[in-house]
Amino acid sequence: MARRISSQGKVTISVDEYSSNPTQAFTHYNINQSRFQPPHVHMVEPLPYDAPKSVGHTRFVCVSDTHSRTDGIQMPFGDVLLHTGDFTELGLPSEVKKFNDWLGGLPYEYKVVIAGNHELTFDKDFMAELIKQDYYRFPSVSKLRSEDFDDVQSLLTNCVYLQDSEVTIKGFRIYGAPWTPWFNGWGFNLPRGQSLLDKWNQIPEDVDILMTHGPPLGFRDWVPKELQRVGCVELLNTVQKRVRPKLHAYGGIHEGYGIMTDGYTTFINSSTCTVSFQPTNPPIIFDLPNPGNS
Ligand SMILES: Nc1nc2c(ncn2[C@@H]2O[C@H](COP(=O)(O)O)[C@@H](O)[C@H]2O)c(=O)[nH]1
Ligand SMILES: [Mn+2]
Ligand SMILES: [Mn+2]
Repeated sequence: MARRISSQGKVTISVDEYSSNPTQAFTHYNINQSRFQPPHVHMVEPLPYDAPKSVGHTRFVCVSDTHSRTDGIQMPFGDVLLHTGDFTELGLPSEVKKFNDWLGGLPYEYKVVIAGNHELTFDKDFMAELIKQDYYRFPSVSKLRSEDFDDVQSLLTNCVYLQDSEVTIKGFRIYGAPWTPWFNGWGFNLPRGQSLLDKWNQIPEDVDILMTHGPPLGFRDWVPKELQRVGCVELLNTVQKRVRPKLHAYGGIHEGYGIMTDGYTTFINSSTCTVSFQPTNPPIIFDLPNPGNS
């Protein structure tokens, strides 16, 4: 049982019995609960860019995984930009500056950004380990002096940067976290199970919008070349059973670009880059009614 309700009515998520094998988890929950198919789950067509925005709504523009390839991206009208990580290849300060300049030229009232596994310099523990190693997997990153990247976040002057933290914008509580299940030893990688659940447990109950780098299990997390589901089971249980945001925005699995809903939360994988790192998937827009309809 992945969910428990305490005497104070608080929901506690525990590690799922299928946590370490998301493909098996998907099959099990689909066969036994139809959890990932209609009527519980539906695909959603993206809103056309020329759709009028209703009065009392905020338009969010979701992008992800731009990987230092922002030059040709056509950005639509909107109020708040959400970028869910992998804005660089390696987190080099030069790349972060270029990304920040791009953000500076965009017309949105607010821009909110989280890191992904490619933002190596943003992960202090990763960098501490990398520096200790006597072989260099990422030569251009290993060459950096610590004073070049210690304060790399401060290069992001044109956005709000979230890392296990939240911001309230236009009345929406937005929480962001960069962690993804361990895969090839990149930044912000953690083992599936309790380590990731500890991070998800930091997400407050009342957030309206959750930004993570990677997907939850079953929602745009399919990797065709490996015939595998790779989304995080604990993230799914946290989103559906405890936090229940109106919007869960992420990227991470480039092949999973698209939108789904479980009837309450809309799940948007807005990976701009395709699996071959071509920045051709368009930004996805999404309108939400303003909290309290303010
Ligand atoms: N089997 C898995 N494949 C993964 C995972 N995370 C990412 N990927 C694959 O790599 C690309 C690019 O990801 P990036 O982080 O390097 O930009 C992604 O689209 C997948 O094909 C994973 O956890 N398992
Ligand atoms: Mn990516
Ligand atoms: Mn990634």
